[in-house]
Amino acid sequence: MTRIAVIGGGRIGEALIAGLLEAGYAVRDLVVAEKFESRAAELASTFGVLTTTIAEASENADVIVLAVKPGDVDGALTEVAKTDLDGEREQLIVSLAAGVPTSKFESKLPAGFPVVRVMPNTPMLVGEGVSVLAPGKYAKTEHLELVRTILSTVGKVVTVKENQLDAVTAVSGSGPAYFFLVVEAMIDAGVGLGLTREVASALVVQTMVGSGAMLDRSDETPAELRYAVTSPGGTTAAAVRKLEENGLRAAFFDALDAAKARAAEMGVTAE
Ligand SMILES: NC(=O)C1=CN([C@@H]2O[C@H](COP(=O)(O)OP(=O)(O)OC[C@H]3O[C@@H](n4cnc5c(N)ncnc54)[C@H](OP(=O)(O)O)[C@@H]3O)[C@@H](O)[C@H]2O)C=CC1
Ligand SMILES: O=C(O)[C@@H]1CCC=N1
Repeated sequence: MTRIAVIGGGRIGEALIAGLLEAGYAVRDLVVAEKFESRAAELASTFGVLTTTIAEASENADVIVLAVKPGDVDGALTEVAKTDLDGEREQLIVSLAAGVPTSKFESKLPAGFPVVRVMPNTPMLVGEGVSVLAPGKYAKTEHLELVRTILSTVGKVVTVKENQLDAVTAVSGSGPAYFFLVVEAMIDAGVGLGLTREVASALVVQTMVGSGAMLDRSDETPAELRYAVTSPGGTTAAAVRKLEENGLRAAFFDALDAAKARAAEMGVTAE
């Protein structure tokens, strides 16, 4: 099997490890480099994965996944680049860092070294992620296919041109957080109407799960599914009117603009 080194065992690194193991990936083919010692120990005891240094992890891996914060990419990459990347083994770097361009990696790696940039999201923890791939200058079809094969075990995979990845980050990378915020708001509103928090949470969570399943399985657009809930002159129409009056759509347009701009900014400051 393809040996994968995950550099950075934070939230997204953990989601990837957990998702791969859950999908049946062999634990012996995964290795983690995490500089925070107690965190490394936690990952080793939770998942049974080997934790080691960046040098050792990179040396023996087919695919080196960088899952550190954009500001830590430079340091981590310097460590990776110290290992024998020109050796017998054909290797590939996969970056999960928001905003950081593939050119940044390519400039620090041996000439022609393949890099694939990916924007994943945390639902990959439960096999329902979406990972968006963009190849760097030297990544060939077989490299993209390898990354697609690995990430398709933890959700859907889409490929775009690299100049779209900051927009992708705003939509699906950060997307789960918007969803959780809406869930929180609906629970709070239910409690405001007199439901217990327990009942409100159960109702909102199942409403989201059911609505998500409908979106996934139906051929109808989100608007058509919404029309089916909206009886003429009824409760939904009254609620949607308030959401529109309060600028729900404009809030999302602004929010995603801000996320995209922030991704671009992080890419520059990580240079
Ligand atoms: N969280 C998410 O939903 C998503 C995150 N991403 C991207 O994933 C990357 C990681 O994000 P996230 O997991 O949230 O961040 P975290 O801070 O949770 O994780 C990063 C981890 O990497 C560790 N680390 C930093 N430098 C090194 C190093 N040199 N060697 C080994 N480990 C190191 C950090 O340790 P320490 O804390 O000690 O610094 C930390 O544990 C970011 O670039 C982000 O843009 C992409 C998509 C979604
Ligand atoms: O908030 C962030 O910067 C990262 C990138 C996408 C999701 N989390």
